[in-house]
Amino acid sequence: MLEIDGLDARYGDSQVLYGVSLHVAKGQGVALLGRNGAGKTTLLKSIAGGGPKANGTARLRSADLLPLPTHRRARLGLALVPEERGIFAHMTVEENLLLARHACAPPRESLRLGQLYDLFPELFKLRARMGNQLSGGQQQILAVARGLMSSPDCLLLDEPTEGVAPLLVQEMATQINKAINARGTALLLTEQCIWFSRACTEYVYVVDSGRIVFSGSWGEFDRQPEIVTRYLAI
Ligand SMILES: Nc1ncnc2c1ncn2[C@@H]1O[C@H](COP(=O)(O)OP(=O)(O)OP(=O)(O)O)[C@@H](O)[C@H]1O
Repeated sequence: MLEIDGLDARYGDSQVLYGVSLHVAKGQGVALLGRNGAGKTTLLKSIAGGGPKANGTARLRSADLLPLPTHRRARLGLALVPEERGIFAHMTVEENLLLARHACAPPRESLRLGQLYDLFPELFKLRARMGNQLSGGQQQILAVARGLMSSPDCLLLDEPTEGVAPLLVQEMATQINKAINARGTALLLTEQCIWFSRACTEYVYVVDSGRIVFSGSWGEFDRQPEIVTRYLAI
C-alpha cells in the first residue's frame, strides 16, 4: 500500500531525514515513535506533500508520490491529519465536517454525514457545538473524522494525543480503532505515547535524529526494552 524507501528530506541546507524506509500494508496500522524533533512530522509531510524537499521513493499503491503536488497525492487516497488539527473554531462540528466534503474531488467519493456519524456517534451528539467549545480529545476525533471524509486508503495521523487529557486518550484510541477497522483504512501514526500507539497499531518503527533505529512487531519491541531507554525516554 504505502512504501517509503531510502527517503531523505531537508529544509534548505538542513537535512532532517536520512534514508528512511517504512512500509504500511493494506489495512495495517503502523506507529512511528520518536522524541521531539526526531523527524516524525517531516516524514508525514514528505509523504503527504507541502513540506520539506524529499528525495528517494514514496509510493502509494505503486504510484510515485514525490513528483506530485499535494492535491494529487490526496486524490490517490492519502489523508493527513496534522498535529495542529486545523479545526475551524467558529464553525460547528457539522460545518467542519461538511467543509471537508467539499475538499474531496473525483475520482474519490466523500462519505456522507450519516456514515461519519455512524463511525463517530459522539460527533452526532456534538454536531451543533462550535469548534472552540470542544475538548482537545473531541477536536482530535473531529479532525480524524474529517480526514476520513474523503474515504482515504491510508490515513496519516500526526501525534493525535498531543494536548489531550490522559483520561480521554483511551476513549480516543477506541473510537479511532473502530472507525479505521470499519473502513479497512491503513494507518500511519506518529506518537510519543507508547500505549496509545500500541492500542491503534500492529507494527512499530522508531526514528531517532532522522534515522530509523528499530522496526518490528510490538512483541519484538517489548523484547528490546533498551529501545525505550535509548531512543524514547525523555
Ligand atoms: N520548516 C522547518 N524548517 C527548518 N527546520 C525544520 C522545519 N520543521 C522542522 N524542522 C526541524 O526538523 C527536525 C525534525 O522536526 P519534526 O517536526 O519533523 O520532528 P518531530 O519528530 O515531528 O517532533 P515534534 O514531536 O516536536 O513535532 C527538527 O530539528 C526541527 O527543528
